[in-house]
Amino acid sequence: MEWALANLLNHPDVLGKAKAELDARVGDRLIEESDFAKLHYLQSIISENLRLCPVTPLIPPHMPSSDCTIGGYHVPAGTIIFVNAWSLHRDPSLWDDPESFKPERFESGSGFDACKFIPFGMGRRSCPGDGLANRVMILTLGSLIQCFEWERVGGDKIDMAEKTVMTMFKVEPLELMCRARPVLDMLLS
Ligand code: HEM
Repeated sequence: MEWALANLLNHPDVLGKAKAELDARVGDRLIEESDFAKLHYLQSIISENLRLCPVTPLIPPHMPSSDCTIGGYHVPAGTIIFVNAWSLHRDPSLWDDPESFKPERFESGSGFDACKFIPFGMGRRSCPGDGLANRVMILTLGSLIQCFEWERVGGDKIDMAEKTVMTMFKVEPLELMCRARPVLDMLLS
């Protein structure tokens, strides 16, 4: 969520489009699960955020139980393999303008190669919580956009420097200012 808000505040045009989508498709009540199918742009924002800022940049290690071939390389049984999702998600041979935050790239839908986008891993041991995680992210980010006007502290762009241990942190913790939007007054009254 911290990365998602940071990306949105560095791209006010994207934040504006997300707000317009929520206002048009949800209106004067709080977002709920039945709205998700109508919120394509918000879903694209979540995906684009996971592409540039994957929670686990290095997918946890895997070990084949028998010899196999991966990408033309012979991999003996027992080899420990790390897949670098961060690097895959920014590979210029797979993504157009990979360093830019552009949720629109997830909107076209047609011909998207699932193997190049793996924030939840892939295959038999991929994350079983991906559906739950996506729902929680859409609900949380959607509510934060609906209920508050967000602003950066000072005029400067947010520093996106990363630090990776097992998961990927912001070096500078995010600080933002917010004001309640009218929908919040209505919800609380
Ligand atoms: C944004 C949120 C999340 C992200 C980015 C994420 C990402 C991942 C990744 C990359 C893996 C490793 C997949 C692999 O080895 O190929 C994993 C495994 C796993 N995740 Fe998640 N996860 C998230 C949320 C959740 C939630 C909400 C749950 C449970 C409710 C969950 C449960 C698990 C479990 C049990 C595994 C191990 C699966 C196995 O080894 O078979 N995760 N997750």
